[in-house]
Amino acid sequence: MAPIVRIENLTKHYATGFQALKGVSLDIEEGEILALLGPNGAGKTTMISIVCGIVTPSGGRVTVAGHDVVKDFRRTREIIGLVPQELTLDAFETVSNTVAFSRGLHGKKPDPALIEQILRELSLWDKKDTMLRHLSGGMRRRVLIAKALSYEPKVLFLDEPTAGVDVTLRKEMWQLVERLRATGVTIILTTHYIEEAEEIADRIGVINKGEILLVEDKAALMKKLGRKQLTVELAEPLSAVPEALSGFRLQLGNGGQSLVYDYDTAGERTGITGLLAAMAEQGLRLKDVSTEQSSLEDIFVELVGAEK
Ligand SMILES: Nc1ncnc2c1ncn2[C@@H]1O[C@H](COP(=O)(O)OP(=O)(O)OP(=O)(O)O)[C@@H](O)[C@H]1O
Repeated sequence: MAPIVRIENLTKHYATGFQALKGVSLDIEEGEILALLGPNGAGKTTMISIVCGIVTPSGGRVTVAGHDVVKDFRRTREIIGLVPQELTLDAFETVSNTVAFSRGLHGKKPDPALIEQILRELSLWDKKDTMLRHLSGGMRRRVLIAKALSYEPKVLFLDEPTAGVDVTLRKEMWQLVERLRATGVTIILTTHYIEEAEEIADRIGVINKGEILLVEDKAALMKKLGRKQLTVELAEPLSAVPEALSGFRLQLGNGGQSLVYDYDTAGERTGITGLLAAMAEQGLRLKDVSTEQSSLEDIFVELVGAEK
């Protein structure tokens, strides 16, 4: 199946001369949840804004369901929904009017039943007649989402949907994303929260300094780049790693009380059996053994750090 969003060799030079995107290519499959991770200024918002037709690209091409986002802007904006980081909402408008208006703006017929369903789902129904200026930050965030959902987009972009929201709202957002996915909506979200990507994404893209460093299935990424660490606590401390164990990648830990062994999870053989046998041969007595797996955070820091 052709990807629902195809980004080809996208570049963006801002008027300041700054190059925010340096030839980004990315295919997004229908129905998937893709998380774009990247530090501040990586180019995430620029990329999303181009796909959504808000910023014009300097080079390259983006198609949504086969339509060019520049030439076929009218068609593509019917398909795409965007929840921006922030938007100046009309302070004197009510919640339900704002959301219903948004549907109209995207050329859809009024559908009060749908608007009610969306407001209820986002716990905004009892605030439907409240003016936006009386809403808390979290509630305004919900309104931004309701506005995007009002026109039933097939592809939804969420730009840092949970930045600065409390834990309860964050969990609610994640559940909402799951429910939307179940209805077939394709979701692309940018986030600084690695936990968020780990929790809800099918695929993860890492973007830094205007370039995509990788895009990978989440599970495969963890497997490919993940490292594991085995820590062996010793009954008696050592002052150095014994010569006979120099063939293993070992470090002394905890003031000589433990030996720390790094191994790749992708490797066919971990070498643990051999290590433990060699330790027994050396007469080293073990007190305890534990393993730790690197998280997506470790992988991310390593990738982005390596670029610096
Ligand atoms: N209109 C503009 N004119 C000039 N430079 C800009 C403009 N918009 C963004 N930039 C620059 O482009 C770079 C990428 O910005 P962008 O907002 O796309 O990053 P981001 O990955 O979304 O970051 P953040 O996580 O902080 O939102 C930044 O260095 C930013 O300063």
